[in-house]
This record gives sequence, structure tokens and C-alpha cells, in this order.
Amino acid sequence: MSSTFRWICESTDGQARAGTLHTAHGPVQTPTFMPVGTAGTVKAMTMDAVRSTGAGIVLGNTYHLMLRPGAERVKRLGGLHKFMDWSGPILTDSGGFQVMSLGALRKLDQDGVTFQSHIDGSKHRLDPQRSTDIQHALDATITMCFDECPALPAAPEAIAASMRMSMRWAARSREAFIQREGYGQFGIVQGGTEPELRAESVKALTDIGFEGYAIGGLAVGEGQELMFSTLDVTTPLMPNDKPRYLMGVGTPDDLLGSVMRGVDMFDCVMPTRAGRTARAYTERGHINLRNARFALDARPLSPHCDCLACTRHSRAYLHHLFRADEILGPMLLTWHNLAYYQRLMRGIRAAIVDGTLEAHAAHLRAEWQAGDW
Ligand SMILES: CNc1nc2c(CC[C@H]3O[C@@H](OC)[C@H](OC)[C@@H]3O)c3nc(N)[nH]c(=O)c3cc2[nH]1
Ligand SMILES: [Zn+2]
Repeated sequence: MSSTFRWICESTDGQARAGTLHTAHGPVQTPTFMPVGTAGTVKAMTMDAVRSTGAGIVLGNTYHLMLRPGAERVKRLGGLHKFMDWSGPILTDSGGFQVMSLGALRKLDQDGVTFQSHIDGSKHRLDPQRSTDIQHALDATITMCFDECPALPAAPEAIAASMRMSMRWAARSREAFIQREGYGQFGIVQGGTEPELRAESVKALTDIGFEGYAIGGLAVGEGQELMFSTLDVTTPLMPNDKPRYLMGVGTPDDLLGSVMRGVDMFDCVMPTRAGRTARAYTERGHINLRNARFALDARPLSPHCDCLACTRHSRAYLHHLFRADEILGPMLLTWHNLAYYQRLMRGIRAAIVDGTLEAHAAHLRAEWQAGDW
């Protein structure tokens, strides 16, 4: 069986697609939610716990790993898969987003970014070549192009200039990429919320040719309506036979609406960050477990969930753990939130296969609105 990197579309329902992404580190069913494992760990989770949620692919990040412990050190220790005990596919972000948010600690030029480490102030440089080399050293299954994610709102000419620089960096990232059977590199579509710039960016990337295409430059405060309207003018222009990854998204409602607009892959810190701040996601929306109303609530978080928090513990216990600032609180709730996100994506995928996505979406939205049990 060839392990060529390829995405096979199995069903469609409207613009939504259900498929399988085949990689050197195994297959992943799409639509898929990728837990964020920024510094080589999905915070508060063992990888057995991550596997138990049904996650198929996780994220790492060039910026964090190059600063600590260092890409060469991870390579000498056998690569990121071995280092973090995850044999499945890993997608590493290129670091572009992180260095842009360093503000005064970084100097941008047309070739790349020079910046100071937020950890020890040491000087570093990231550009298309170095970012691609670092992701190769990490043995990333999917490598992201080095790009700039401009802050919104911004003048269209500023967005255009930034996008065109990112397209030049995409070409250099592609030149630096070392092709290996079962490995892939994704271009990142930019262009803010400007339809013509998005179209120009898609064309620039498809002219270069990548194994997949991400939609970047969103989930930076533009709001769901503008994000959706940008997807409406962008995904239809993207290659039909390649996976589409919307970076940094999102809430359960964001995921549903984006899958219905043709997106296949997602990553977001929400379920893991919420798990550390007592915010639980369920089929009925979200609740904050620090709230006193849970002090005597002996029910599980969700009656539909098979995670450790829901099968062994009560809301009252989780409430206690967070009130007592016990480490087990964030561990159990991160596990639950990731299990909920994976269950949500499996249900959406099944509805696409059955051709019942519209009805399933209406059901999900009604449940989210119904409020806690
Ligand atoms: C939240 N909204 C958002 N995130 C975004 C990320 C980072 C995601 C990455 O950043 C880390 O989490 C903060 C994670 O790193 C593992 C994640 O992959 C982006 N990355 C790139 N290269 N280009 C973009 O245009 C971009 C846009 C985003 N919008
Ligand atoms: Zn649960």
C-alpha cells in the first residue's frame, strides 16, 4: 500500500467534504480537529489521553520548539514523534504567527524576521529557509509555509503588501522543502477579508503547487460573520482534491459553519485553554465549573461523553478541584473538552456521509441554545 501523501474525498454534502488524509504516519479522517501541542505537549494531557479522545493528528510549533528545547536537540533525540510519544501525523506551524505577535521584540524585513526570544532574550532569525529546515529537523508530517499573518483591521494596501510578501515566502518555503514519501507541505492563503486579494493569493499558491492549502489571516479578531464571508469567497477557489486547513479556529459553532463552507482541518487552543480555566464545553454549550451552582451537582459533565471526567466523576468534584486549584482539575477538563471536540467532528463527518448535514447542524444549534441540562 503506497504511503503517498494524499487526501481522498469520500462524501460531500453541500460544500462540506468527508475524506481521509493518508500520510507517512498513518491516515486521518476529515473533517478533523487537531489538538494544539505547541511545545511538544498537549498541555495537561498524556498522549494516551489524547489518543483516547480519538484525535488523529496533533500540532507542534516551530517558534516554541526552536527556542526550547531546540530543533537540533529534538532531532538528535529521534524527532518530535518519538520525543512526545505520538506516532500519528504531526503538523507544525511555521512560526510566522508567533513572531508577528512579539511586537517590539522583532524586526521584520523582506526576507524574514529577526527576533529576541521571549524566554531568555537571545537573538534568533526566522525566514522561509530556516523555518522549513527546523520543521524538517522536527520530522513534521505536514510542514507549513513561513508567512506573515497581518493584524486586522488593516488598510487593503497593507494587507496586499503583506500577502504578496507571504506569497514570495511561500515560493522560497517550497524551494527549501525536502520532498519525502508520505510528507506534505501546505501553502497558506492570505489576503485579509478582501475577496480579490484572497483570489490572488489562492492563484499564487496553486501556481507553486502544494499538498494542501491553509486559510491563514483569520481568527484574528475579525468576528465570525467576516470570517464566514471570507470563507465563502475563498474555499470555492481552492483545489477540490486537496485538504483545506483553517488556522486557529475555533468554537464548536465556528467549526460547524466552516465545515459547511468546505474546510477539512482545524486547530485551536480553545478546548485546551478552556480546560485550564474551568470552562467546560458540552452539547448544551459551555459552563464555568467554578460557579457555586455546581457545588452539589452530582451529575457527570455530559451524559453523552465517555471521557474519564464524565465516567468517573461529578460536576461537584470538578467544581471542588478548580476551587481548590488542584492540578487534576485542568487535566480532567482538558481531556473532556478535547473528547467533546472529537465527538463533535465525528458526528459532523457521519452526517456528511449520510447526507444529513443540514438537519444535523440545526440539531446541534438547537442543543447549544437549549442551555445546560
Ligand atoms: C488563533 N487564531 C489564529 N491562529 C493563527 C495561526 C497560528 C496557529 C498556531 O499558533 C499556535 O496557537 C496560538 C498553535 O501552534 C501550534 C497554532 O498552530 C496562524 N499561523 C500562520 N502560520 N499563519 C496564519 O495566518 C495564522 C492565522 C491564525 N489565526
Ligand atoms: Zn467528558
